[in-house]
Amino acid sequence: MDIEELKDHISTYAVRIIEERGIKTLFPPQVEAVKAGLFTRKNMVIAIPTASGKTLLAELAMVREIIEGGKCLYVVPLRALAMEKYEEFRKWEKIGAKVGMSIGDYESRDEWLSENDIVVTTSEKADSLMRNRAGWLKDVTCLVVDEVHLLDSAKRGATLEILMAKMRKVCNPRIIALSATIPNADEIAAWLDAVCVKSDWRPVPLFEGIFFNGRLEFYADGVLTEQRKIGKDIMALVLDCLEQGGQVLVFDSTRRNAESTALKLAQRVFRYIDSNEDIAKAVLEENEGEMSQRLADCIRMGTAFHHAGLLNSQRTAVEKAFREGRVKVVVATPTLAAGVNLPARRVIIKSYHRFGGYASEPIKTIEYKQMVGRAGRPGLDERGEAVVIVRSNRSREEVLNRYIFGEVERITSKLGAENHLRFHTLALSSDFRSIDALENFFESTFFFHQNEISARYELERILLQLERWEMLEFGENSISVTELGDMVSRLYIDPLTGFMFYSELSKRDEFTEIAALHLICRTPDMENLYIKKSDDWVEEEAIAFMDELTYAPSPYSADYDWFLAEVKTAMCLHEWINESDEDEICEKYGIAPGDLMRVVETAEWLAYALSKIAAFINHAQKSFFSGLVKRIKYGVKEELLDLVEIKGIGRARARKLYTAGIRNRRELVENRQKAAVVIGKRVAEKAIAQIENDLKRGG
Ligand SMILES: Nc1ncnc2c1ncn2[C@@H]1O[C@H](COP(=O)(O)OP(=O)(O)OP(=O)(O)O)[C@@H](O)[C@H]1O
Repeated sequence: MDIEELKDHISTYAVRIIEERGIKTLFPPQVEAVKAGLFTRKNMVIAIPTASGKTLLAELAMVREIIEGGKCLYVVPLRALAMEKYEEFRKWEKIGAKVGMSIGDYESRDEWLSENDIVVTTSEKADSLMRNRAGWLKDVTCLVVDEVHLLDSAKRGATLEILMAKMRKVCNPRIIALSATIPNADEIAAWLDAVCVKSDWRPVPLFEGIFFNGRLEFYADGVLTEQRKIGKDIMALVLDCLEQGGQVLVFDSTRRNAESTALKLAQRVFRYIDSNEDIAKAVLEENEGEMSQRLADCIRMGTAFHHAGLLNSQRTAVEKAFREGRVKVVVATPTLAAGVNLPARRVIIKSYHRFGGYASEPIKTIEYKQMVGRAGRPGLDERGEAVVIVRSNRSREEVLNRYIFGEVERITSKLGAENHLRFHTLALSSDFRSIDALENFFESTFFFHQNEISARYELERILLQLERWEMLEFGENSISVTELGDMVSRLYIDPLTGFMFYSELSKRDEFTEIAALHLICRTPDMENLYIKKSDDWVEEEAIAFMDELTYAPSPYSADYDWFLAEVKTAMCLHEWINESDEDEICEKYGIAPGDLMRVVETAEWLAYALSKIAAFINHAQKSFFSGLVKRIKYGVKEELLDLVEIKGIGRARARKLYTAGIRNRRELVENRQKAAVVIGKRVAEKAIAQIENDLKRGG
């Protein structure tokens, strides 16, 4: 089907914009979707493979919606993806569509988005917008859910599910749900009263293979198509592809392995690149610690590793260099496979096992499919190749049966877990003010659709717990949310976190820094650092402040290791807010810069919630808690707060200024020359201009 044929649905202008991208005809699954009712008001579930053109289908449906005067909400799982899609959709501004994005903090309503025709957001942010009663959400007429198979995700699936169910109650939009190929797409479609479009078609044919004992074998459509000997190890597999002008994406099981594989491959890959010195310099800009040095070394020789320990700027630099062909091989950990769109001619799965909490276990088939789905760049490669490396005949059989010929797992609802239920029940109680109405709502969820059980028993238990925590009150047949409950819900924290903050603050007037940080680390919303075998020092150092903490179990209790992980994280944050050097913190705690940033971001959000609850109960130290939020954000002692909030003055420069006797904004303006000597002329001038500007605006 020619794109031209779509002009009656989306206008000639819109057709031109698509053609400008070099798209002339629709891919077969896209034709199917159009025929199945893409331009009608039908709800649709579209389950087709990676890179087969789902985004274009969503865009076509959204453009049609806008022409009809509607408003679209496009929901993605990750912030990074939201930014990617936002940039992609801005091309529609050429036909007058207003495109916006909402990914900021969880308490704001982003009312300025009411004018926008397309708003890109994450499921968590959309859910929090609902809780904060953002008025413009009622105007949404089309909801696009990208990666709807993530309903199955233990961490985020429940929020996505509640969002979809709630949107249907609030504004009943048309729903377009985009999914990877899954066996029960029909079940999701039945839940949504939607038509289902399914296809296995791929724009670039996929050859799935196994590498065992130096022999490479490929299968396509279930048939063995090729076998050859190519050498002993992963190096041979990589060079085999580079020789033919391709690029390689390797998945390794752990960060450490990913790094060492990238370093090892670099020894031969360097022959295939020109100088990458500028990229190496860019990844060292924000951080020069050991991990960053290793990354820069790899990049100079044409490889890179990609895992959650990298800073965001480093990850972006690696992705860009790979897309531009300047880095030939990227070695990534499997957790990132879902989020990053980095196609390569050959995908190599070095190990299909991953540590699953207790032991090493095989990855799920859907994860395998997501990884191999990255093989083959549309328009650049004639075929995509995915190879799993195995070390025994048994593993070879397992890969064949489980992955190459195996079927992806069914998607199941994750709403039944207690923490998800209490988190969402509190928020829902203010919308549906009786148990009957709440129960009725839960009956419209995918959880209920799949399980067909009465939600009542679970629901009543959760409601009573929330009543005990003083977040809900019951009347004859009604539920009302208390002021505390409402605040906790809007702060977007687990009610258990809210209860812990509220009860500990009510019990005592004095918190030291470490006690407050440990309280934050005790909550279920915090992701603590791991305790390793070599971490005996944590316990030894903690003895000095154990008495200050709000809780300390006996060393013989089952919770003790968990407690030590909380203490370790609190100590790490304590060093951060007392200005220890970032690289030294990373080394001491055995973490990468990206981990430190994640701990800091989560702690800042929780400290903010803590400060709000402290203000709510008029706690004696309420200003200490609000200062703590900023100290965590910037990683400084109290005395630097005035300086560090100036753009371009990080923690290191602020400390230099302070040591030189410049202790605040006023003193900075009064000591221009001295400041220029201490932090450099350009930075000082910029900072002073900013302060003067702020003063002018303020006055
Ligand atoms: N009909 C078409 N003709 C040519 N190229 C197309 C067509 N439809 C989409 N593409 C291009 O194919 C590439 C992959 O498409 P897209 O990103 O929409 O896939 P997707 O199914 O959304 O992938 P993912 O599963 O990663 O989200 C994009 O570069 C897109 O511009």
